[in-house]
Amino acid sequence: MSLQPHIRLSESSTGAQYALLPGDPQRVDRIAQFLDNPEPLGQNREFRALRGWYRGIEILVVSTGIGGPSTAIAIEELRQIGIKTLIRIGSCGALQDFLTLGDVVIAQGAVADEGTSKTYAPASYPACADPQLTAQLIRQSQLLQIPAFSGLVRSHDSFYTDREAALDAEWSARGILGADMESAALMVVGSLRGLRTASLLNVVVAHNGSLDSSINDFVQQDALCLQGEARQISLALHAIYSDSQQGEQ
Ligand SMILES: O=P(O)(O)O[C@H]1O[C@H](CO)[C@@H](O)[C@H]1O
Ligand SMILES: O=c1cc[nH]c(=O)[nH]1
Repeated sequence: MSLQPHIRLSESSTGAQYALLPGDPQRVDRIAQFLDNPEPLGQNREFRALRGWYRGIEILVVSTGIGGPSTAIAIEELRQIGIKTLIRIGSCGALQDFLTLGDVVIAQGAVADEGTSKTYAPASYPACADPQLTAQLIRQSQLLQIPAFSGLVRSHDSFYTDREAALDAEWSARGILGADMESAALMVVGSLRGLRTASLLNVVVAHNGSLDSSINDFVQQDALCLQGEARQISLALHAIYSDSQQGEQ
C-alpha cells in the first residue's frame, strides 16, 4: 500500500491494528511514556505519529488536529494502512456539574452537531461508538478504579461564537456529558468504513467554567488535567490488551 498523503505512513511503517488518536500533537509524546520502545514516525501538518508496544501489542499513535475534517482524513488513511480499532484520547468541556477536572468521559455516542459526518451520511445517521469496545472501557475503568462516566457527548464545529453558552445550556439540559469536536466524525466515519471506534475524553473545562482560561491551564500542564490524561491513556491501553486477548481482531 502506498504512502498515505497526509499522515505520511504506509503499511510498511507499522503492523499495528490498534490506534490511539489524540487531538493535540504534543499528547502523542506524552502517550509515548506509556509504551515500550516508542519510535517516532514523523509529523506532517497536524498528524504526528509514533508507534510503540503495550504488553507485546503494537500500538500506533497519531494526532488528528482539531475538528472533524482532519480527523476524517486521519481515519481514512489509517484504514488504508491496516488499522482496525481506533480510540480517541481527547479532551472535553463538561456539560454537567457532577463532572470535575480530570474525570474521564467514555462516549457511547455523540450528537453530530458538526459538518464532517454530514458529508458522509444524512444528519439522521447515528454517531455510535463500538458497543463491545466501549463496554470493555467501562469494565476496565471499574477494575482500575478510574473516575469515569459513560454516556453521550456533543461534537461541534464552533468554539468562540456568541451562542456557545446557550448551546451548552441546551445540551446540558438533555443530559449530554461533555463537548468536544471530533468524536462524532470518528464514530460516523468509523461505522461507515467498518472500523471499531471509541472515544475517551478528559474533562479539562468545568461546567460553566471559563473556556479559554481552563484550556490555557491544560496547555500549561494543570495537574488535575494531566492526571485525567494519564488515566484515559492507561484505560485505553488496558482495554486494548483485554480486547486483544479475546481474539476479536
Ligand atoms: O484536546 P483535543 O483532543 O484536541 O480535544 C478538544 O480540544 C480541542 C479544543 O481545544 C478540540 O480538538 C476538542 O475536541
Ligand atoms: O468546552 C470545550 C472544551 C474543550 N473542547 C471543546 O470542544 N469544548
